[in-house]
Amino acid sequence: MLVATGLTKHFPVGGVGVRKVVHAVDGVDLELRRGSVLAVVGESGSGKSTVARLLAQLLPLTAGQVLLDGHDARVRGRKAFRRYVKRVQMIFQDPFGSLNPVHTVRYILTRSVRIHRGRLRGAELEAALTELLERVHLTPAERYVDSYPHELSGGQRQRVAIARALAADPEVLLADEPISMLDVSIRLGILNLLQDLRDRLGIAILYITHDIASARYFADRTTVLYAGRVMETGDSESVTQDPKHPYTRLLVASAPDPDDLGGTVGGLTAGEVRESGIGGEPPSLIDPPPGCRFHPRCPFAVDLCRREVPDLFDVGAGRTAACWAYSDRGDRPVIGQRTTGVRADEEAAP
Ligand SMILES: Nc1ncnc2c1ncn2[C@@H]1O[C@H](COP(=O)(O)OP(=O)(O)OP(=O)(O)O)[C@@H](O)[C@H]1O
Repeated sequence: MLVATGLTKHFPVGGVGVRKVVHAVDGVDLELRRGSVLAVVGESGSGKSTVARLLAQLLPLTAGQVLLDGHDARVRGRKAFRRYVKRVQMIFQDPFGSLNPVHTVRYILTRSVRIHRGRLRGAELEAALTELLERVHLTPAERYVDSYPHELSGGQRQRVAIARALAADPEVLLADEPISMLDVSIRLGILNLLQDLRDRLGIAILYITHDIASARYFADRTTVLYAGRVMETGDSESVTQDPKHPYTRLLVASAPDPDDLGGTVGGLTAGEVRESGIGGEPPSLIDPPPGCRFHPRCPFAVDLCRREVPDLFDVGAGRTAACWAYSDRGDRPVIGQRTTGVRADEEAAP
């Protein structure tokens, strides 16, 4: 449905005479399929929101291409943007910020209905509003339609934001951390609702999250992003149960409840991964590390990783990993064979 190739965004930064760029997203390929959820997972600053904003055409690309149904999706001008937005809708993290507090649910939904479906009035408009609220399980609709955002809970507000997006009858939903600001107890309800929209309406959904455990639960496929580059892709179950890339192992190991994800991560328990010195911080994106961007944090990195950018290697079952360990190079690293982060007590051991 929506395919991105070589998605790249560099933000110019710095003052007068200082030419620097933040390499926020570099050569990312993604594919959103009809009736399917793709999770893009990564730590803060990995470029997830930038990917969503590029796909929503809220930002111009530095390089790369976005295809919607096989056609170049780049829009020029307001009309083309509006046509694109009708098909590709975005849901934001913060339902408090994305709904104007001075307007009622009726006003918010009516505006979206009129923009995307024409000037419905009277009973026809009322029926459309009721149907939208029912679709997001805000029932009976008359209890919610005249409320202001502040009269609703966070979960209810996010449902209104989803209803507003659905008023466009979109084919693609770009959901940027749609549950991270919500109470833990209501998160599942929102994910179930999105899953229901995927199944009933066949919508393609991009699910941006820093929580790899929720990607496993919710997404059909998962792409792991680190420092603006794809590290690993595959079906969510395998990526989370049997991560191939050392970075994905770190993410899984630091998930709130790694035991839910299978107990061990590539043969290491969560505690062992944490102790192995794999922690640390993401790199500067103004001056990103050469070679694999993860190499400064990777306990298995060798010279090759510091020098050359790895391709996304095929690791079987429709999965890929951007790690030299999966290449046939003679100087490749070996996962499990630590080259850094060896603890002093181990060195002292006989
Ligand atoms: N307008 C901008 N100008 C300069 N740098 C930017 C801009 N927008 C984002 N960045 C930088 O690009 C990088 C990626 O940011 P992005 O918001 O996409 O990451 P993220 O993974 O969504 O993080 P978070 O989960 O914290 O939102 C960060 O280093 C960020 O500081």
